[in-house]
Amino acid sequence: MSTDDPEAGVDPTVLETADDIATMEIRGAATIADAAAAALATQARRSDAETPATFQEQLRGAARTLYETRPTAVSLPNALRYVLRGMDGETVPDLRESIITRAEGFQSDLEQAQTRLGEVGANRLRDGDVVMTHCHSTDALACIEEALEDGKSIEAIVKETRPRKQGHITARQLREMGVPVTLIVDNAARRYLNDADHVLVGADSIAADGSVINKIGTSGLAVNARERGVPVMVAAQTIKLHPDTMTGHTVEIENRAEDEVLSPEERTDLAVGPGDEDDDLAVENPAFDVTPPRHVDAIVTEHGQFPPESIVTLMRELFGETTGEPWEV
Ligand SMILES: O=C(COP(=O)(O)O)[C@H](O)[C@H](O)COP(=O)(O)O
Repeated sequence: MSTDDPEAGVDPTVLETADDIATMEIRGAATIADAAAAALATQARRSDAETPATFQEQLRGAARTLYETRPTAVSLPNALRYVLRGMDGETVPDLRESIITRAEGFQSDLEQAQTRLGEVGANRLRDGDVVMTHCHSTDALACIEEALEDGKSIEAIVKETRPRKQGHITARQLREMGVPVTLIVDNAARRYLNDADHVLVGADSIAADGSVINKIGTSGLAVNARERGVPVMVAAQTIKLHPDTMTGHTVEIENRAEDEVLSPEERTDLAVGPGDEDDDLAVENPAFDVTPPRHVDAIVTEHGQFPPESIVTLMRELFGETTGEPWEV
């Protein structure tokens, strides 16, 4: 096997998963982590490697391919690192078995963590509360689902979430749970905060200082909520804690394609005259923003709820001094 080609020996289904993550067929931090772990298990199952060294090289290549899809949700490298750290054995069958067991264990832990987190988050919600959501977060929805199971009645104001309208997914899933939904455009959030008892969002990454990195628009919503006196609750499993931020690294914010904001046809409509070169029309499309800890009331995890400023103690406990790329095990 040539070591020059980083994708040599990477199974086609892993390449497909990577493509689905990059194009957002698979999206949301927890779902991405789950899919990445499943892809590593598939790589292990289907590997044609004849030597342990080749097998390990293929697994690292698969991890690298998955890692390079989207940069902001730390659940992705955390998942890859966790699964690869469990790679153990002197023979290919032993190595294969270790990866499959580790990946399956990770996926089941992820599910349990979300359920536990939901129980914690549900305790913050009272019967009759109205919750305002942004984007689509499975961790946030787990809190509402658990509150409903506790017999509480909850209503939701769901922000559309431009440019990709993930709020529509939230609206559908909440209605499937029996939650009455009011869908609003993002610009109406401040007006409707008057009717909300909580802002409830998820996270793609949480930094050591308690900053929350989530879908673009979260920070503005949190500032408005603070001004209106509406508590902001972030539902985030510990897989969202970003270990590198303990050593001063920052979280990369993904910039996505401009046609998510402005289609080629719309761009043509904006022409100021015939032959307009439109070089002076820039479109920016950052997918995430950073909400400082002072605008967040609680981070809800499977280990309980934390004021954002104290999340670093949990990070130290869980990660120790971990650093490095996910495939460097
Ligand atoms: O910002 C997003 C999704 O962004 P995108 O649609 O760009 O992936 C979600 O709030 C977090 O990923 C948390 O989701 P979950 O709680 O499901 O992990």
